Amino acid sequence: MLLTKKLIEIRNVLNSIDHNDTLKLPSIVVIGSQSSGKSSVLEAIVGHEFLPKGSNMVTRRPIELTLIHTPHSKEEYGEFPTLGLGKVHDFKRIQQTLKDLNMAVPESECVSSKPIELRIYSPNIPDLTLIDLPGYIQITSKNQPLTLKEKISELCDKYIQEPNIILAVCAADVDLANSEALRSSRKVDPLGLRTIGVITKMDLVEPERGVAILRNQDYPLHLGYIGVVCKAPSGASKDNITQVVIKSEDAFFRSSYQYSQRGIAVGTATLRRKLMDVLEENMGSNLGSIIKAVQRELDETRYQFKVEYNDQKMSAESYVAESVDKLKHRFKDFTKAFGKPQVRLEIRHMLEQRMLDICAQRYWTDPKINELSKLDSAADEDRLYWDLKLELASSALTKSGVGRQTTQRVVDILTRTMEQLAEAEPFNHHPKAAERIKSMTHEILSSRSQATADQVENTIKPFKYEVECTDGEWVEGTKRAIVLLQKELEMCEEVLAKIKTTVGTKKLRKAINYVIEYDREEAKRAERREAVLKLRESNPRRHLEEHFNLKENGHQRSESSEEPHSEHDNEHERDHEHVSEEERSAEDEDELEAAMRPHYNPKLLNKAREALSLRERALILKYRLSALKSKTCKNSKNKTQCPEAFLAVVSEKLAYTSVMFIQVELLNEFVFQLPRMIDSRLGVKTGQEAMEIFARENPSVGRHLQLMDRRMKLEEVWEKLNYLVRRQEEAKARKW
Ligand SMILES: Nc1nc2c(ncn2[C@@H]2O[C@H](COP(=O)(O)OP(=O)(O)OP(=O)(O)O)[C@@H](O)[C@H]2O)c(=O)[nH]1
Repeated sequence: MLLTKKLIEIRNVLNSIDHNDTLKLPSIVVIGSQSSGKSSVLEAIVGHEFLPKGSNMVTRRPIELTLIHTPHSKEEYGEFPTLGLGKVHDFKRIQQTLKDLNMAVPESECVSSKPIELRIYSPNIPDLTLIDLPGYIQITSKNQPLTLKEKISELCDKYIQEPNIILAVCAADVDLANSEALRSSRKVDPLGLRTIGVITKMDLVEPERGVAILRNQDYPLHLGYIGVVCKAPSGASKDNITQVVIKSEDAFFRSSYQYSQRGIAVGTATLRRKLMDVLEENMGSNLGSIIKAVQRELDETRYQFKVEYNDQKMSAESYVAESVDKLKHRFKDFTKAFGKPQVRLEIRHMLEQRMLDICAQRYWTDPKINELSKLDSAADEDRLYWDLKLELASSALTKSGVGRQTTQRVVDILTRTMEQLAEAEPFNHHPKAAERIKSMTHEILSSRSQATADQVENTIKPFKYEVECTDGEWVEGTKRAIVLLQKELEMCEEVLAKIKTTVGTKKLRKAINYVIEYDREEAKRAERREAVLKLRESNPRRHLEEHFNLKENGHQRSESSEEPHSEHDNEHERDHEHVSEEERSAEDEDELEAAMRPHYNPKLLNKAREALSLRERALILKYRLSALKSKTCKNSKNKTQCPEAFLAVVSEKLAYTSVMFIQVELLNEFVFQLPRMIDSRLGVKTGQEAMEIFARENPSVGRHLQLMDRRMKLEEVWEKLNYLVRRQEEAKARKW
């Protein structure tokens, strides 16, 4: 039985790769009507109850059953190769799993051609490959679709083709003329060269009738009929059904002399033997055609591998190692390019931007900014104003949060860079691994950033109270301030020039003039309104009267006017006239102005205002630049007059101190920890299965591996087949 064993191994290898139908090895296909006893026969062969039972069409998918004889082991278990459940020792669990898989086929479809693969390993079973199919139905019940009968027939027809062996199961108590199984098998195998008739329920017919069926006079089959009684006696042990069935069958067939006649085959043991012999013989005679088919597939695969991959070998392990190496290399390149000087540059840039914002808010928008250059001759009160301003500006720069912000800046850069590396080739094919890279980055950074920020905050604390500055530091600070202001000025002028070109110089000039004129007029109007308000405040009674009179109608007023006026009233009357006149003329002018205002596009006016403020900012910057270049700013004693230079010195001190701690506490730790984490969580240490999954996520690598795997397996199959052929030839030669 070596041939069957080896061919079963080969079949399992072939099943794990894509192959065309010519590569199919022969199996025994079990067909029969519903309740004819198919499951009972299979279970008697296997020795365990494991097939789904029930009245509601519980076999809906083909079950490809491979029995593997394991003579040197006591273990009995099943395996579902595609489910990854591992070894299942409990046959009740196998039964439940089969039932679940079958019942998962929706009622509307009723049957599915997708097979369920099950392998059973046991020392008590022969090496066999069997396929259990849904039973033929005679009449469709109320809940079953009309097409069900055809669907089952089609499915069985597909499986009973060559080179498979057909096991046509018929119950002895049902007339063979009505056997759907025999009818179907005759269509594809009229002489019964590869059909074995199994007559179940022999205990339900008289021995004479039983023997008549088995003699196969009416429906002859070359491979003959075997009679069985596969129902274990009630109350018998279910541990090894085979032994129980064989024992009770023996007793049954012995009890009637008819069954011991020549040419009558009965019993499960005989059936098992027959199946093994027929399968072995069938496999042997198919060996030549199988080798040819394997050779064809192998040639094709080798050709494809040569053309597509130039015979280049690849493994999941090498791909993982290569990918991880690439990542680590890129990370190393980044860390080389992002050392202390680059970190300082980043932090300095960030603090200088903050310093420019402070200058803009506190100095360049101060209407008294021109006083700064005349501070030598200023009154003490004015000097105090600017001294205090500098103190406040410096503490705005050093205020709490520098530690957090500078650390965060570096954390952001590291996070962004790692995100880019995680999304670049080859990790763009591995979204889960990319996520893992990001989460590793986050894990290290979040464990370090708080402590780093606190450290930085602590070390810059002294600068919050006092900033001492050497002559050298002052000179450097002034230089940097000049460069920064120069850049700021260039940016202002650039934006201004852009506005000019997009709007047009003439149009912009007109709009600017209009805005200036409008603002001037607006100021005047505001002045007038203020004057009116003041008058109202100085004469509130009159205002209330006025308000009241306006509410009343004119008629009332004309009535009261007939009454004699007092001197006081006259005085009021004069005041009132004066106020109303003022108010009226203010309102009239407002209305007139609104009517005469040219209709400028609001967007254009916004541009004009923007241009105007840029022009003003440029003027101030030029003024500040000349101040910074002047003699006054050559000396740190005059820091009040040169706030930009002083703040540049402060930001440099902050940058230097921050970087020192960020480097030690955060960057060095990150550079040390990350590559180790990458190795342990992404690298070859993750295990073979994880590496295979990872590698196959990349479509081109997946294809490469698949083709290689296919070639390797076909070569293995080809070698095994050739070995078997040699063995067969040797055996033949010995016989001769
Ligand atoms: N008396 C007797 N009953 C049997 C024999 N073999 C099977 N049965 C009974 O026949 C009934 C149907 O048997 P199964 O083995 O489930 O038949 P099946 O062909 O698998 O049925 P479906 O899965 O519905 O297609 C069960 O109640 C069995 O106990 C036998 O040799 N003698």
